[in-house]
Amino acid sequence: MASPEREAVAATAIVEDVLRMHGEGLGAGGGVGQVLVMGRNIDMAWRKAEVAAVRRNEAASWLRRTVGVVCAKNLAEEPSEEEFRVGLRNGIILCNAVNKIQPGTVPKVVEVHSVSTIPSDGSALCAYQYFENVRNFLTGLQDLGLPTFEVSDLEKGGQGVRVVDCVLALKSFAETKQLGKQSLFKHGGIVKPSMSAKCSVRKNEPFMKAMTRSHSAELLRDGVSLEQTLGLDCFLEPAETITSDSIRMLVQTILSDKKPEEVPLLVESLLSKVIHEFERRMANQNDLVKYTVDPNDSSSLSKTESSDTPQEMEATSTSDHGKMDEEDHESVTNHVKTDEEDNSSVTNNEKMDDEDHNSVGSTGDVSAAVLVNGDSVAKDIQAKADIHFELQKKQIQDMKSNLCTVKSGIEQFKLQYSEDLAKLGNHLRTISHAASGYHKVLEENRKLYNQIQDLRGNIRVYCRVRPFLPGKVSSSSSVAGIEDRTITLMTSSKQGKDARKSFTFNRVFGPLATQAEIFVDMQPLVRSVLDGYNICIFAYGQTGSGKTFTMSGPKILTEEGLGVNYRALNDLFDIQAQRRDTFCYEISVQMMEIYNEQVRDLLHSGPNKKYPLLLN
Ligand SMILES: Nc1ncnc2c1ncn2[C@@H]1O[C@H](COP(=O)(O)OP(=O)(O)OP(=O)(O)O)[C@@H](O)[C@H]1O
Repeated sequence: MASPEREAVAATAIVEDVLRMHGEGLGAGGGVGQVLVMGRNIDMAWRKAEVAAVRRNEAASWLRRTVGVVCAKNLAEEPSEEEFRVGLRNGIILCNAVNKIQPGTVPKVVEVHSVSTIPSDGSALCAYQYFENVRNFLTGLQDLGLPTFEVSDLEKGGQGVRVVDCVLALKSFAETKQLGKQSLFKHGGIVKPSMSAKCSVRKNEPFMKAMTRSHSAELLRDGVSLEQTLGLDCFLEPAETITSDSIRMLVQTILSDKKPEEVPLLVESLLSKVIHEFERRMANQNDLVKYTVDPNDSSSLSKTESSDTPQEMEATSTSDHGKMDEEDHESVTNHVKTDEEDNSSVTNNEKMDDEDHNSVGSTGDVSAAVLVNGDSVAKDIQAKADIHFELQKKQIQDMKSNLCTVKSGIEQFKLQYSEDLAKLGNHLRTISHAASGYHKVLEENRKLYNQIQDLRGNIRVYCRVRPFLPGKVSSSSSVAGIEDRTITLMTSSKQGKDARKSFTFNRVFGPLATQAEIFVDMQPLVRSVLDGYNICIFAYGQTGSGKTFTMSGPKILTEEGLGVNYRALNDLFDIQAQRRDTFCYEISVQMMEIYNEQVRDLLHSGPNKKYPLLLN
């Protein structure tokens, strides 16, 4: 928020400007002073360079006049920046100049008598002398309350503009001393009656700021010289006194040669111009700020929106500038804005930095003030943009390094993947080889297996003896003996050797043989079916001998009682399941009965279907 004092100063500055322009306009026979409208597209860099050159030439010219061309033989009338720096580097010109203005400021100037001892670039042998002279000069300036610079500013790469500022301040100081009080009136400034410069400067410490500011005011106002303005500024009083006196004197100037009847009209005209000027400045400032502020920068926007009046905007800008280094040439405006004592007749100047002041031209115009205020906002935005840029640059670098890491990771994965793939390929080849070997072995095994079955006989005959049925007497058995492959029968009707007869089979099962033991001998034959062999198992015997029991099982089926048919099918289904991944088997079942030379389909769902028995 703007303080009441600052608001008052800003308003009086406008009044003052209008009066001054009006006064000048009257003197020149014209209307309101010309307002220099600054276009946004002006090439600022070119302008700054040009202004800097003008100021440097002015400083060089004044030094030459002050110390004489002999002493200033190393300083050209219109030197380049480098020539200016080299010419002043030994400090002799500077020391002599300040001594001319304020004798005794530098008690002893180290002179270099031999020209040959001064190197062309002003370096090497005389460095210590240069340093002593320049240091004494700067100390002298400090005593006078004038702005100084760093010794390094006279070195290559130093800020030559600060040296120029310093010389011009010294020039202004000298001319202020010469002009005295009588010259101050016509420039609209305020002068304190007869006071020594040194005393005034010491009392008013912001003198240096005013000096610097006045340089820019020189080009800003048409007809108001830098030196004269400086002279006014160095004796500035507190704002309320200065502004009121300033306005009063301006009014007196304007009205001094007017007739009494012209006064009301003139005052009315002035007031209307003041109001018009005030409104125009506000509009210009708002426009410029809107233009300058980045629409995407919410902080800047909020700052701008909160500044409803030019005074508030000025206060905002001032607080921002208050953070800047006072010694920084770029922040000369800051010196002006933060100085409460300096905000009187040159309030409009407060918003301008040196270069911009000089580039504005001869009119103390509103646009310049608005532009500079806008510039300060633009600088803030630029600073923020720079920070954002640096941040984004860093983020991009981080992302780049991350990308590199990810890339190398991906490369490693690729490498690992190809290695794994190669290993897997080898493993697969091994497995494939083993599988082919396995199939070969399996085929061999199958062949051998079936060869064994062949060797055991393609036709095998087994004999099973049924036990006595419940209620039958076991002593009536005709079985005399059972061996592995032989059964001996007794024939009671015969005697001697003829009574005993032995029969040989592939195997003989006694009455105690279980269903499982019977199937063990059948099982290899059943498995040959899966290798493509045809087999046939059938039971033969008289009625009631146990054929159905052996092939199917008892009437009441149990797990142990399952006959060859059930066991053979179960075995086939188990093997089918085991070889499911490698072989596909189709199994179908038919049950036929041949009885009394009639073939019957036992699984037919309808009435018994009889097939004729065909004989080849
Ligand atoms: N090994 C055995 N152990 C116990 N009982 C048996 C055995 N063999 C057959 N039997 C019984 O003997 C009886 C006759 O058997 P089964 O019906 O199997 O004879 P079959 O040869 O099929 O007769 P058919 O030719 O008349 O059909 C049945 O009651 C059966 O349970």
